[in-house]
Amino acid sequence: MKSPAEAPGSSAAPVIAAQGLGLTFGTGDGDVVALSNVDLTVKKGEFVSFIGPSGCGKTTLLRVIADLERPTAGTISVNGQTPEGARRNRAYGYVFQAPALYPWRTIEKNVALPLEIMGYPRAERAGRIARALALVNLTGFEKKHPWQLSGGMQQRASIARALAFDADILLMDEPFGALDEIVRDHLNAELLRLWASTGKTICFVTHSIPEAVYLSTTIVVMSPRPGRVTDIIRSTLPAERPLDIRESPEFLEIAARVRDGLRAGHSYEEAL
Ligand SMILES: Nc1ncnc2c1ncn2[C@@H]1O[C@H](COP(=O)(O)OP(=O)(O)OP(=O)(O)O)[C@@H](O)[C@H]1O
Repeated sequence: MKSPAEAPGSSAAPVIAAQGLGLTFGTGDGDVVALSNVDLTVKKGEFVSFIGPSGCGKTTLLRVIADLERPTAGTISVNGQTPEGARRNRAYGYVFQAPALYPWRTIEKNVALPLEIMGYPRAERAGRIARALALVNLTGFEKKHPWQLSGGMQQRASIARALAFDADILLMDEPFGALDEIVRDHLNAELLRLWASTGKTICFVTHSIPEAVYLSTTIVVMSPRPGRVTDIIRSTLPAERPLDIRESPEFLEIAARVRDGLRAGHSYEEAL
């Protein structure tokens, strides 16, 4: 079983490696520099959070990793390949901000969708769906429709969909941002358990300092205009993370460093 304590120091080859990465969008109003000179290394089994103010390029960075955007500067590899190659090899599952489930499909049919598209035979699909739903504690809800589930359960179903084809990497773009705090706490704890039991590499976008510190082995702090990495924090928190760890001095110390990094980004913006 992987643990938050082991992963950052491990000698595993990088799963994601970016050097001098930049992305400038050409728009009718001129260029928008979404990412500038981003250097980043993510090792296998890490849980990496990207935190920064709105518009700092977190989603853009995730989309570059997923080959949904092409960088305009620098290099990036995913599983030792171009993002395009990694996408073709189904290297990652992607969880969006909103659950994005099809309302006319049952939960199991929603989870089945990427497997159908990828051409998995029916018998194999059934096993994969059952395993993915068990991982997110949704066994028994296979035949329900999304509207019969709470917001938190819908987001768990969308995580199951991303897990179903067993990609090594899970890309999660603020998956719990729209949920209330109690549900979010619960899903954070569940996600940590899921991560520990699967050993997946997780890249997780969030606005929340406690969420980033609670979940991560590595926290990447970003600043806006242009989106740059201002700090990379390797967590010193232990593997076992009960929710009340958030009141420990060690946790608060890491949270303070994240806050400092975010403030530094803001003062940079104000100085422009
Ligand atoms: N397709 C696009 N065309 C032009 N500009 C874009 C495009 N996509 C993103 N941007 C701009 O790039 C910048 C970074 O956007 P991005 O969505 O990555 O930020 P973010 O940090 O994820 O924000 P949020 O936290 O609000 O989701 C923003 O200024 C945004 O307006």
